[in-house]
Amino acid sequence: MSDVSELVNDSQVYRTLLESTKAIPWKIDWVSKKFVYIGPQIEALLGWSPESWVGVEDWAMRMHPEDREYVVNFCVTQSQAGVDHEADYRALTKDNGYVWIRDVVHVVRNGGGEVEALIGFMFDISERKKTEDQLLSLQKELEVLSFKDGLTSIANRRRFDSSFELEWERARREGQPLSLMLFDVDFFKQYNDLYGHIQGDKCLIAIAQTLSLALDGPRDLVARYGGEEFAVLLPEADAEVARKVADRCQRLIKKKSIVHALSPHDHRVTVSIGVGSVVPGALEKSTDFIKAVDLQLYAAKHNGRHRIEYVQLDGVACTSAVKSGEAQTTTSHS
Ligand SMILES: Nc1nc2c(ncn2[C@@H]2O[C@H](COP(=O)(O)OP(=O)(O)OP(=O)(O)O)[C@@H](O)[C@H]2O)c(=O)[nH]1
Repeated sequence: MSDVSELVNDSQVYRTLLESTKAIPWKIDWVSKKFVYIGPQIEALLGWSPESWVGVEDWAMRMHPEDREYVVNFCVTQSQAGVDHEADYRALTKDNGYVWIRDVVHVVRNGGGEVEALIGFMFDISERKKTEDQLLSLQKELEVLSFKDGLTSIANRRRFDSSFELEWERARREGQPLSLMLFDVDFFKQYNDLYGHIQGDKCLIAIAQTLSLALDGPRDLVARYGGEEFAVLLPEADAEVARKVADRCQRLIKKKSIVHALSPHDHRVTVSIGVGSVVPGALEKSTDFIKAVDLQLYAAKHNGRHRIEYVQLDGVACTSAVKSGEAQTTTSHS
């Protein structure tokens, strides 16, 4: 059995324990909304002396204005409902800085079940918040990087694949046309062999930039599709628009006038382009459309390079063209 002196000793032990933790203990009387107690550690953390924490308004006013309304409303509602809760907010320091706090609150009720007091601990979570923020910005950076081609800085294949699927579904839903262009640099192996890989890289960067400049639709996308292959996605563009854009791309690349001594086309770097347009129907697959456009690119290569081969497909034609390997084409000679 404990006698009184043991009890006094016990409470001193508890007090010492409480006041030597990093967490800052506090108690508020629910009726008067006044602080009954707040650990002296608060002064080391925020600069405000324990005596300056008189009522809940001191707590509320020493909160970042952007956090105040939400946190105060949340804590009041939870306390009224008698529910234990926790809230993160930025607490004002005496020298006008802010420290991220996590307040963990326990609602104390009397025998009749009425709320009597709130007791809790404030934790300094600024380090954790800093790490969280760093992680978040790293994550964002990674997201951007994982959708960007490292050499040319345009969208990469991953980005193209996901945008293509989204646009395909959208075009199908809205009954809108969708056009796709696949580009392949002509005689690029010879270019590399003649001028070296670094110059080859520069050439690819120049082509990527040129294609980017050729697009003006808000959702148009140019992506590096493979080594020396590029893809351009033109949402809401029918065959006529796609023709114009393909011509413009070819014209701009010609204008760039990148010397390629081994090319039979005016000793300049040229591209072959396969172009396809479709209003996706309910049944066909997006991959069949890509295959159909790829066949056009193949035809452009096969028919002499530095040319554009077009195909306009409906859903059925799209599937059958891929099956037979001979999509109906019209050709543009440059
Ligand atoms: N410099 C550089 N070269 C690349 C890159 N990716 C692919 N290549 C090169 O692109 C060349 C492609 O060669 P091929 O597929 O034979 O095509 P090609 O010589 O352009 O011939 P055609 O397409 O038939 O006109 C290869 O030599 C690859 O090494 C890259 O990132 N940088």
